Amino acid sequence: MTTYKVGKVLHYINGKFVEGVAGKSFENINPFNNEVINEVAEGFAEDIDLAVKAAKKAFDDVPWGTMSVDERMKYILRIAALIEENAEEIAYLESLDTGLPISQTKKQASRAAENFRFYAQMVKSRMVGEAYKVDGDFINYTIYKPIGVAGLITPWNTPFMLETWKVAPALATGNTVVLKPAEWSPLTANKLAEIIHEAGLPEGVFNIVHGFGETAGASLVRHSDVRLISFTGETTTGAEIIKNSADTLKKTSMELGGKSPAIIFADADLEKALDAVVWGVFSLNGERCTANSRLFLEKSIYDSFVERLKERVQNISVGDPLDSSTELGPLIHKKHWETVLHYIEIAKKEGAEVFSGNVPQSLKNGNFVPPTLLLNCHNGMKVAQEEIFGPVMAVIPFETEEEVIKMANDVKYGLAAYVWTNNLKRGHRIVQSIESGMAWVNSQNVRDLRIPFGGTKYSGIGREGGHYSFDFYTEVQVIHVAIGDHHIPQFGKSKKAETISAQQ
Ligand SMILES: NC(=O)C1=CN([C@@H]2O[C@H](COP(=O)(O)OP(=O)(O)OC[C@H]3O[C@@H](n4cnc5c(N)ncnc54)[C@H](O)[C@@H]3O)[C@@H](O)[C@H]2O)C=CC1
Ligand SMILES: O=C(O)/C=C/C=C(\O)C(=O)O
Repeated sequence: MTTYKVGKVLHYINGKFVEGVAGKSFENINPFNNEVINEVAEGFAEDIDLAVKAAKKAFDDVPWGTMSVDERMKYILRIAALIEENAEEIAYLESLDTGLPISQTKKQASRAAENFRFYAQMVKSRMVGEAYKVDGDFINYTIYKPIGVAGLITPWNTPFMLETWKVAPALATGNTVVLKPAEWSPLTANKLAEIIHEAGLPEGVFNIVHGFGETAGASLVRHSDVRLISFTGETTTGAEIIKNSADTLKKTSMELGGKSPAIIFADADLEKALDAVVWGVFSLNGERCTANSRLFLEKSIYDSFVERLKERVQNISVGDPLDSSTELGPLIHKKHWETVLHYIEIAKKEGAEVFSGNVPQSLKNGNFVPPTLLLNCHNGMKVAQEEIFGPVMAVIPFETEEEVIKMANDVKYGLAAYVWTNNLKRGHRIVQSIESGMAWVNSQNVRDLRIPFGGTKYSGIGREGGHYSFDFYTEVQVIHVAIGDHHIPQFGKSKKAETISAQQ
C-alpha cells in the first residue's frame, strides 16, 4: 500500500496555512497503536476571530455569494473532482487518524465527492423562488440569498464525509465558512483545506480552525459575525451550543446522537435481515449515529437468530484499519475505548449475557473492542437506553407488535429505525408509529441525498440533505412589486389636516 507523509497540521485562514496566535499545539494519536502521528495547531478565540474576519470580508467584498451560480458551481465541481483524484490519500489519512477500516473510508471519500456534486446540481435547480400575481396590482416573489459566515462544527466518527456534508451546501449556496473539525480527527479536514486551496477558491471563502470544543468551538458559536451554526455531535454538546448561540440569535441545525431500533419479525427475509443488522452496528467500528444498536427479535426466532448472530460476530475480521480485509478497527481514542468497555461492564451488572468476538493478542496496543452482543436485555437497561457508540448491540425479545412499538419508542433518542417483515402493511404501520426522523423497511441504512437526514426528540433539530440544506443555508427574501394602480391609504390628508393648514 502507498503511504502518505503526515506533517504538522496548521489552521487554514484567509487562504494560508498558519500557526495559531498562541503558538500552541496538541498531539494527534493513532488509535491503532496509541503513538503520536503528528502535531496539530491549537486554536483559541483569537484564531477563530481571525478566521471569522477573513470569512466576513470574503462574504462582503469577494463576489462569492453574488457571482453567477454557474461560475460558483465550477469551483464546487472542481473540489469534487479533486476529492476523487485524491481519494486514495483521503482514505489512508482517515483510516490512520480514526481507525476506520480502509475499505470503508474509501467509500466515505466517494460519498464526499458526491456531496459536492449533489449540491452543485441542487443549487442550480433550486436557485428559484415563488411568484404570485395579485389582482393585477402586484407581483410578489421570493429570492434565496446566502446568509453570511457559516460556522460548521463536526465530529470524529466519519469526519471527512460529515465535513463535506456541511461544507458543500454552505459554499454552494454562497456562504463563506469557518469549519471547526473534531480534535481527535484533524487529518482529512486538513486535506480538504489543501484541496479547496488547489481548487482556487478566493481567499477567506473557506477557513479551518483546529482545536478543542470548549475553546475554539465555543468561540465560534459565540462570535457575533457568525450567522449560523451547523453542528453534528453529541446531544449534550448540541444543547450547550443552542444555549451559547442564543445571545447572537444564530440559526442552528442539530444532528445528534441515536439509539436506533431494528425490529425483526419471524416472517422477514432473515438472511438479509442478518446481513443488515450485523453491518448496521459493526461497520464504521460501531461509531455510527444511525447504528441499529438495539435489536428487537420476535420471540419465536430469538434463539435461532441469536445463534446466527454469534457465528457472524465470531467471524468479523478485527485488525489493522489499513489492511483492506479488516472489517472492524480500533476505536477513535483511549477515552472513548474506556467508555465503551465500561458500558460492557455495566451490561454484565445489569444481567445481560455478554457475547464477544475475538481481538488478536497482537493488537493489544490499539483501542480495540471486540464485536459484542448484549443478549437477553430488556429495554429499561442503561445499555439499552444510552448511546454507547461502539461495536455493541443490545438484543431484546418481543412478542407482539404493540409491545415492540412501545419499546422502540421508549428511549430519549429518535434518529433512525429499521423494520424487517414480509407483511408490508405491518411494515408501513410500524415505521409510521415509530418516533424517528428516518426509517427503513427491509433495508439497512441506504441513503438518498435528496431526502431529509436528521432526527427527532434528543437526536436533533432540523434536517439536512436535499432542499432542507438549501433552505437552512439560505435566507428567503420576499419582494413585492406594484405593477398596477393600487390603493394607498391617504394619511395626513383628512379635513382636520386641511383646516389646520388653512389657518396657518
Ligand atoms: N445525527 C447525526 O447525523 C450524527 C450524529 N453523531 C453523533 O456525534 C457523537 C460523536 O461525536 P463526538 O465528536 O464525540 O461529539 P462531540 O459533541 O463531543 O464533538 C463534536 C464537535 O463539537 C465540538 N464541541 C465540543 N464541545 C463544544 C462546545 N461547547 N461548543 C462548540 N463545539 C463543541 C467538538 O470539538 C467536535 O468538533 C455521537 O453522539 C453521534 O451519535 C455523529 C454523526 C452523525
Ligand atoms: O449519510 C449521511 O448523510 C450521514 C451519515 C452519518 C452517519 O451514518 C454517521 O455518521 O453515523
